Amino acid sequence: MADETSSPSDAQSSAQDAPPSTAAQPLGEPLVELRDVNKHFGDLHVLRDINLTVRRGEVLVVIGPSGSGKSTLCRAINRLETIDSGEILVDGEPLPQEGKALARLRSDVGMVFQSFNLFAHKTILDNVTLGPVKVRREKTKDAKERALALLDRVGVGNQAHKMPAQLSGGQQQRVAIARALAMHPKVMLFDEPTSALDPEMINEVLDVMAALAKEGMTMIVVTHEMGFARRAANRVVFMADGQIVEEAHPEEFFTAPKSERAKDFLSKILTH
Ligand SMILES: Nc1ncnc2c1ncn2[C@@H]1O[C@H](COP(=O)(O)OP(=O)(O)OP(=O)(O)O)[C@@H](O)[C@H]1O
Repeated sequence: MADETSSPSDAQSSAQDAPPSTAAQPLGEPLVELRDVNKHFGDLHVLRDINLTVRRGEVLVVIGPSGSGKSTLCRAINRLETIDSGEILVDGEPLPQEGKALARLRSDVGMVFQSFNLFAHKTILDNVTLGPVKVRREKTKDAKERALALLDRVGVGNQAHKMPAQLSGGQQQRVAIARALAMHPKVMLFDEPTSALDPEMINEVLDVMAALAKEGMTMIVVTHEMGFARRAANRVVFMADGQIVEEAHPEEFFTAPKSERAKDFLSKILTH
């Protein structure tokens, strides 16, 4: 399906080559809200007074130099990291601390990591059905049907009975996306989902993500793929040293960045 709905892309192309953003409009009410969020790792202040609201249907791309706190921001929204102060709300509710409420949050906030994180000893189909059956208490038959439909949707329906190691990195990452979608998430977090992939597999994953964006999925995407940001994002957030330095529509950000930090960052990555 991704192949039918998304425009062709070239992940290696610079942002200037990409068509303008096609993300769904208009945006809904706030779905993820961060208020004055701070986080330290020892003496390192990794998130500094972060204030950010992501609306339903919005595709937010987070970019910035290595170590600027992008992953930590993403992980804090899924409560894979705790925060020291401030508040994070998902759909109006503060993040739960533990137990069933935390499991429910993790279904509401789907996460796709750089390293796929599939269960190595389970088939592709089991990888996608396990969460819905164990956490959401869906009937196995229903969960399997939906899993097969999702695997089809990300272009790996014919791989359902294989083991993860039999699939390419790009295929495994698409399975990871299907697995997160199987939990009926309200928002999807992507933490550098293509960074571990061979170059020829990057586009197949970005195309699935762009198709999701077009369908109106709320997404927060940490990525170095500027072409994706340009074509799929409603908004780009640029982070440096744990702070949001600049945020803008991708068109504006890539053509006329305001801060020196962003100009410097873009000049380095867009010339590669
Ligand atoms: N668990 C941890 N313990 C200690 N320091 C950490 C931990 N996780 C991250 N850091 C440090 O926090 C800072 C921010 O890391 P983070 O991974 O959020 O940055 P990033 O912007 O995602 O970087 P990259 O683009 O390289 O992935 C870095 O200096 C990192 O070394």
